Amino acid sequence: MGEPTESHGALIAAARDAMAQAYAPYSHFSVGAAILGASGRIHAGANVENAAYPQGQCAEASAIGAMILAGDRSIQAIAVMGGQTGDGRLCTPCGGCRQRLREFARPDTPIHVCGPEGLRQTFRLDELLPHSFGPDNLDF
Ligand SMILES: O=c1ccn([C@H]2C[C@H](O)[C@@H](CO)O2)c(=O)[nH]1
Ligand SMILES: [Zn+2]
Repeated sequence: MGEPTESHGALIAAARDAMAQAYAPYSHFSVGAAILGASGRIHAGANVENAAYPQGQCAEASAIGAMILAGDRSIQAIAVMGGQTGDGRLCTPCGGCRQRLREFARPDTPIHVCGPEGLRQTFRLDELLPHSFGPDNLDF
């Protein structure tokens, strides 16, 4: 986990293609996300904003929707890409998306945070969302 490009290359390329399709006329902040599913397939999504601002959807949520529609039910890894080349700020998933990812990922699932130029930093899900509440909390 964490080595640049080689093992994550296809995932990062898919996040870059998705970022190019983003609908972000209000924030002008395009984001792409690409999930590696258990099947080995990649499911991508982009942010989709709305004139009624709170109704906008994050790229990660769009990618999860694509994953579910395709029949995958677990996230092996995800790449999220946003921001500008040369800007070191990390486009980490928002709080709501951390919880959305939690539903389908494991504590050690890698989250590759990228800029247009490529990988910036890799986190484990449990670094971004410690002490999380998940499906296992509902097992009685
Ligand atoms: O990880 C992130 C962070 C932000 N956004 C979107 C939401 C909104 O459309 C825009 C600015 O917040 O970026 C994402 O899709 N994913
Ligand atoms: Zn989000």
